[in-house]
Amino acid sequence: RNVIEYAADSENTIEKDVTAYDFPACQIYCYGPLLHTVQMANIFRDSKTFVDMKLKKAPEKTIEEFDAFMESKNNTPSDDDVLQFVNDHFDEKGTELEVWTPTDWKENPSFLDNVHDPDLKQWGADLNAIWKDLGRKMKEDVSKNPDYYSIIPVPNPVIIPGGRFIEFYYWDSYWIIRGLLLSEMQDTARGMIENFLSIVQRIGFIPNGGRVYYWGRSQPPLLTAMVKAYVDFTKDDLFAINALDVLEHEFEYFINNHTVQAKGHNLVAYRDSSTGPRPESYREDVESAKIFDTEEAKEAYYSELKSAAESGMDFSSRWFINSDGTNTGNLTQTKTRSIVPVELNAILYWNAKMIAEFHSKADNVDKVQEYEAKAHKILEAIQAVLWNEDVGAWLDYDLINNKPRNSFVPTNLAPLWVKAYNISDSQKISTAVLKYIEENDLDTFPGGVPNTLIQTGEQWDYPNVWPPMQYILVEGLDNLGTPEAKNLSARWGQRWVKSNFEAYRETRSMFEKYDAEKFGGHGGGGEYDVQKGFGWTNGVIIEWLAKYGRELSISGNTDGAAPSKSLISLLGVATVALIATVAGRYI
Ligand SMILES: OC[C@H]1O[C@H](O[C@H]2O[C@H](CO)[C@@H](O)[C@H](O)[C@H]2O)[C@H](O)[C@@H](O)[C@@H]1O
Repeated sequence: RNVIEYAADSENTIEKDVTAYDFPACQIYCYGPLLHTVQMANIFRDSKTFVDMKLKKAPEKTIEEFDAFMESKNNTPSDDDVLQFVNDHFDEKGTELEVWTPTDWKENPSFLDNVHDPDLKQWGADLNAIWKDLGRKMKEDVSKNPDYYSIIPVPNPVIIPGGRFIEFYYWDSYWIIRGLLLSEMQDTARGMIENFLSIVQRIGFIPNGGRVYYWGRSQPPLLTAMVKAYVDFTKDDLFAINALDVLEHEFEYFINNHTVQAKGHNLVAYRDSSTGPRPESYREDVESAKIFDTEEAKEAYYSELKSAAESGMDFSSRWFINSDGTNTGNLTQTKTRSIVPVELNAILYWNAKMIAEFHSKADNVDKVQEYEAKAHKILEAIQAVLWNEDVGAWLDYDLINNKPRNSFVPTNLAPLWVKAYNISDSQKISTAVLKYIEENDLDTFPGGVPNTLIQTGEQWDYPNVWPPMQYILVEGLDNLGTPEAKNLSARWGQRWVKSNFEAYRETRSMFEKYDAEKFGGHGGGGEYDVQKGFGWTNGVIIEWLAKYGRELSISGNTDGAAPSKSLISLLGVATVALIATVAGRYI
């Protein structure tokens, strides 16, 4: 089934870290006058459309004809001229892919047996069926003529997020793969993981998504966790052992290319190694960069934006540092490279632990010690720089002002998810974290915990709620293991399932993001319309239908959110409790 073999047991096959020049298609899709001219002509409502179109002729020939075209138009073509050039030289977007029905798809995967409420069971079956809509396979021509496409060839079919996202996305795939495993689609899940392994072997790391124009940035590195999920489900330890070379390479890539120093410790921050605006949002970046006077300042700004994209949270006040050292402001104050992010460090700790675990399966004693030692060092740094005893949570660290950033983001609790803390401190951490949650009113939102408490219009800010973040919070609290933390975890998990169900009942759609303020409301804002499909959303719901399905019922479907502190002080505790009870809001 492989077009490109994933050489699991070959000698070290990883040759290099990529540069844009390794992709001939990059001269069209990643940088240069042709990209600039087309994207600035504003032909397409969504800038991503152009960079997903197939070339009709080889890149070099297209560039030659573009140069001639520009000369014939005195270097000032009208938008209609540019449209004509695009029509003459490119095919529609998405022609490289065909819809693919996963060959291992099953009508009644056993997770459905765990779901007792008939409406939820039907919904689970509907979600399982959506995998067939999201399956994509590359046409044969892609591996024969890769230079004609922006897509990165991979050997096996994939499940895509959906909507405008018609290729794989790195971190999305973690929740997709977990959902696939629960849907008993092990071959599809393994195929996707093998794609990622083959990409690390060819390119040296995994780009943000499956397009050459993402070449300068990755996303939160969850490949090792995908392998762990696969092995936990299948008990196929050999798969993990065979992947170790590649997993180590990805780990070292992140450490070597992302390390920063804070308070005498080595930690990691997001970064990008390309130049210029994001190709898929080129015009948007050029427009917002206009406030910068010099090319150097614009370039630095583009780097900050692409680094934010590497985090997966593009864009958010989480990455703003204004002149006062706070996070009020706008996109142009994005300073991602100067912020040490809690979850990236926690994930790398987790990766080191999992690599050590896989080595222990192969009795590689020295390697176990090596990776345990690496994990220990990261844990020490997380503890010393990011854990904040006073606040009761881990906080991102601002390298410009040398101080913690005391503002809520779900990732402030990411160490709970990956157990990046001393387990013996669980009770103390539980007390601190639950106080932090109460002080930030996080249990009061009917549509889930928002990504920040600041409304900027950016898509990773209030009131948007994102499935991977709900997952990190809910699984983190569950891991913490105290009765209070587990109780809150179950309440949030079940509220999320019910709210997603309400949205589905009303619209028959699954969304990439939702609305904290409205039970059953979907998200918005940012630079593109809210997308439907949706890979990670479905993955998280399938997992939680399996987890809570026996106890969950949607009769009288309500959110179960606690009243906010401001509402309590306005009306008095007794009145609010009465209203809430009458409205059936407590579960
Ligand atoms: O085109 C704008 C941005 O789109 C992607 O980001 C969003 O969708 C991804 C796929 O679901 C998701 O992984 C990411 O977290 C979202 O913010 C893309 O990843 C960005 O690089 C791109 O600039």
